[in-house]
Amino acid sequence: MFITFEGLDGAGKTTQIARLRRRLEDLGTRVVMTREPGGTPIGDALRAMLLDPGQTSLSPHTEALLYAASRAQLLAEVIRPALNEGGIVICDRYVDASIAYQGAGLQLGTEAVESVNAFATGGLQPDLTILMDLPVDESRHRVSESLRTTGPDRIEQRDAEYFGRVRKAFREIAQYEPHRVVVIDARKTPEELEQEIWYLVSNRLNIIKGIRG
Ligand SMILES: Nc1ncnc2c1ncn2[C@@H]1O[C@H](COP(=O)(O)OP(=O)(O)OP(=O)(O)O)[C@@H](O)[C@H]1O
Ligand SMILES: Cc1cn([C@H]2C[C@H](O)[C@@H](COP(=O)(O)O)O2)c(=O)[nH]c1=O
Repeated sequence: MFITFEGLDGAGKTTQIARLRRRLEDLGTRVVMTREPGGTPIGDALRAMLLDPGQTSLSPHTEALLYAASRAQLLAEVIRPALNEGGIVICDRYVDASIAYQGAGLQLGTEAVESVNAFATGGLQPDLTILMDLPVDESRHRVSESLRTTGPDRIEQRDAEYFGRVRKAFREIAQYEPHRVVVIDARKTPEELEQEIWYLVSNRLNIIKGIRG
């Protein structure tokens, strides 16, 4: 099973992924947890470039291609091998992030970003995507609270209008693909969210087990 988490910066993805991983591992399930951009040495080098606030000359097209390149490498080195061995893969962001941040945020268009990513992923889609939906002002508040020492990265420096487009695009993806993408209200407490996510994932796992006998 391939599970992805999506949402604006500060939505609580990292917090909930750690909690879900613990619950799955307590049941004896093999879990591989990873994130984008990054998750491989090449991906980490691309991440450093993509998030560096000093990297001011990256064009929107180059940005979309670098996210897709990090993804292709992560699929080759981590995600496909883990899925082939029967593990559960949990990834912090995937193609939906590129559609939202580059397609809508940078206004490159959904189709252009989808086609680059179809090449990068060979069409591999998550079985379940958990969209942690948070209003833009709450996202910015959480990010600014957690970045007091480091300062915002290159993407976090963008304005509220940009993140408004990103949030809208995420919600539209969920409307188009309701079977894959489940929207949860990320304003709830970490404990409430953990319960809700566990209910979702354990149900899906039981369904998959039922189908496979
Ligand atoms: N449910 C919640 N309610 C309030 N604050 C939360 C909640 N979950 C996480 N936080 C806080 O919000 C901040 C961001 O959380 P976290 O790192 O889990 O989010 P994220 O979605 O992974 O962020 P990013 O995309 O920027 O990596 C942290 O300071 C965390 O303590
Ligand atoms: C995968 C992906 C990510 N982004 C953006 C979203 C975030 O601002 C950063 C990643 O930082 P995080 O702390 O690990 O969430 O990159 C993007 O713009 N496009 C993408 O495809």
